[in-house]
Amino acid sequence: MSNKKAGGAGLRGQSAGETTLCTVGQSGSGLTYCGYDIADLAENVTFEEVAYLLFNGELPTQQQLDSYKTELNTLRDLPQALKEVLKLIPANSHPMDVMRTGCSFLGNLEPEADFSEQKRASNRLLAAFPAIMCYWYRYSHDGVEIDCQTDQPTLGGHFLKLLKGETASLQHQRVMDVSLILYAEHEFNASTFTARVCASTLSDMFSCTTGAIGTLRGPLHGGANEAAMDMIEKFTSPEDAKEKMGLMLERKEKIMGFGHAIYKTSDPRNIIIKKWSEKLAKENGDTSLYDISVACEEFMWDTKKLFCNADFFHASTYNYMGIPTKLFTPIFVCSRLTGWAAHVMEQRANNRIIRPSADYTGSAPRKVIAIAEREA
Ligand SMILES: CC(=O)SCCNC(=O)CCNC(=O)[C@H](O)C(C)(C)COP(=O)(O)OP(=O)(O)OC[C@H]1O[C@@H](n2cnc3c(N)ncnc32)[C@H](O)[C@@H]1OP(=O)(O)O
Ligand SMILES: O=C([O-])CC(=O)C(=O)O
Repeated sequence: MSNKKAGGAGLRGQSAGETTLCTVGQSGSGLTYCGYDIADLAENVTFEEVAYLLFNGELPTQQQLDSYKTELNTLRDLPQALKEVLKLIPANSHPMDVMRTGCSFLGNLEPEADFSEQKRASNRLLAAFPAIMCYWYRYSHDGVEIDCQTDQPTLGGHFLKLLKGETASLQHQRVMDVSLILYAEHEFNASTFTARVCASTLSDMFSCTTGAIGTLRGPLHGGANEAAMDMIEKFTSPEDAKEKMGLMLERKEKIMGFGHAIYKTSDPRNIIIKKWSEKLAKENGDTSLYDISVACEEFMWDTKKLFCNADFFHASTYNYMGIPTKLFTPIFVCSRLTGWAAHVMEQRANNRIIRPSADYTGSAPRKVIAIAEREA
């Protein structure tokens, strides 16, 4: 039997505040950003429109979108001092540590002096994150100092060009765009809550984001897309996947990319990214990674009634696009920055310091014993 404390553990099921940004699992499995269903957004808009929506509460007109994209394009390059710092970070560092350092260092160079600058700071991070990731990756792995500006109109296309040095296919650009939309916002998840707690002390946008990156890094949260890839690439066939997953469950191991704290039967982002994974598998000609992923999904549902969350089919999707596994979670940062920043702005607009209480379970009151008389 689980020894988890009913109700209290992980603050599950407790409301920790109000938001106008997002609903998760309200009708069982739904997800909306500012009232728009995730499937509608993933089908009909671009990531920049979603970023604008989260920062302003409304989708942009064409004119507003054009000027927003122009603004973001001017914010993509990195200051030389940040490039020098990124060059010092070893190739075997975890890229999430690179993102955390990059974010924090940018906050030294271009601090958010007061809250009137919050959108500027958010847009700066949004535009600069792809270059922070790729400048470090290409320098530390290939010895190349890349140009951090590209001619790509979208952040997704910009990221892919920085990474590979050439313009990605229209299909890959669209998949990246959809992926960034799916990861953008998710109510009071752990990293966003971290950002809001930090914001509630009236701290700055760079500190809130740095803390959120550290929280997203863990395998129970954003790190699950990378961990899922590490797992599925070890499976040689759908049958092998089922056998090995059975053994993992016997050993009571967590299977990364499955289950969710809020959704109970499915994650609406999974169906969308799974379709793209299938399309990319067919385009690739080798569908084995997709077939193995589907076998994992069937096995987990049949044996444990656990379903894929947003991370699971992202693993095969990114792999089919030739993205190195270690960059999977940093891509999540490039997207979720929008949710984090929108929540920081919302917290600031109606702030009270977040400071819950704890149920004390320690020693009864006692007196200090002189050190010479203490027993081990
Ligand atoms: C974008 C995202 O961040 S989505 C989440 C990404 N994280 C992962 O994929 C990591 C794997 N998943 C998990 O660890 C969990 O499902 C979480 C962290 C997402 C949610 O955790 P919780 O809300 O505590 O899960 P929940 O209470 O529903 O778990 C119920 C039972 O199912 C088990 N379970 C849940 N997920 C899994 C899993 N992926 N593999 C094996 N067992 C699992 C739990 O151990 C628990 O069993 P217990 O009661 O015997 O301890
Ligand atoms: O909401 C959660 O707990 C985790 C999640 O899916 C996300 O942050 O996208």
